[in-house]
Amino acid sequence: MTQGKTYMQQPLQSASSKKKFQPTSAVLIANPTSGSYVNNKKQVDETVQFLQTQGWDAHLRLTQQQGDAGRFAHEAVKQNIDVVVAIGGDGTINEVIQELAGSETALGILPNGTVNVWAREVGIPLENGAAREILLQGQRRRIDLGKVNERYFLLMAGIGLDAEVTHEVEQRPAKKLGVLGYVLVGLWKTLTFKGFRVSLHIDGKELIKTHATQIVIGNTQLYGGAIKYTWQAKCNDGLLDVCIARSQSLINTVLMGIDVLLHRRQRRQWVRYETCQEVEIRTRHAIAIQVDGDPLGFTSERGAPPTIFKIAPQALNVIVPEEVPACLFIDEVTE
Ligand SMILES: Nc1ncnc2c1ncn2[C@@H]1O[C@H](COP(=O)(O)OP(=O)(O)OP(=O)(O)O)[C@@H](O)[C@H]1O
Repeated sequence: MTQGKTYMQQPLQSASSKKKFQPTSAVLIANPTSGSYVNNKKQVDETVQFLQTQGWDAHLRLTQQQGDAGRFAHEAVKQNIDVVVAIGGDGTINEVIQELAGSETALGILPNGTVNVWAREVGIPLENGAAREILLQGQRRRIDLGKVNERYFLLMAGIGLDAEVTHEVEQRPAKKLGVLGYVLVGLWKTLTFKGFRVSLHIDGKELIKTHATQIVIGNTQLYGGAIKYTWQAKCNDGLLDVCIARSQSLINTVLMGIDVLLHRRQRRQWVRYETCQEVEIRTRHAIAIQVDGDPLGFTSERGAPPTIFKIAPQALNVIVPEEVPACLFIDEVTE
């Protein structure tokens, strides 16, 4: 799942007018338990040497447990390090951005995860030898982050079916199966998950009440490496895109799944699609939440304050290829 081409050919936005970033200091934070690290270990070591020969003051730190990546990133920000390179998947990136948010330290990546959604989304090669070139040749962009319960997300947050799957996989041997584990638990949950009653307050104004199976709140477009729920999201527009999949009969759920999978225009008929800066979510019962593919607790139950998802505009510096998919960025004034 980690090798191969970027997900989809998109019109590209050139960065020729954008300022190039020439960092001098970098900490590379590697998660040795992430999907493809074992296969890429040699390339990771070579990348450190490569950056050093290019004049970077770069060194590698290996995590030993969950939380280490955040701790190392925190130290890097305190030391005003120019770049933190996350070597792992989207979960490792998520740990790192908690500390980089609001700072000048830029996020670079070497994709070493199972799915690598952020890399696919912005066109960073999954092959580490090519990805390291982006660290040198890429551009620096400031992008938004989403936030829920004090946790930032780079890609998206999910409530309902997908988060149920994420929570379930985390606790079961299915995790060892990688993507297949998610597919199997996902199929099972699709057949058994009954959905939930929810009300959403969009920017404190519009109130939506519905019965949903899935809500995706996206800062970016690509979901799980293959589909797009928030297909209009741009990562630097100061807005979150909200896609609410209403509960359907089983046959309609299958039809919706096909429309979403094939990126068909008619996917819109199955969902409610909104953009906002903040959405308050109330559910009758506690419903599972995931952020960037990792479980993150539950929505608050009836009577408790709502769960609030908001945008953190321009919160993160990222290093991305010189040309990025035009559909993902609004053009901006040159930095
Ligand atoms: N040394 C470690 N031991 C155990 N867990 C770790 C370690 N370092 C980081 N983690 C955690 O491992 C989790 C999964 O890592 P990550 O997402 O990077 O890989 P992945 O699941 O293979 O990739 P992807 O998210 O792209 O599918 C993250 O939540 C991260 O916080």
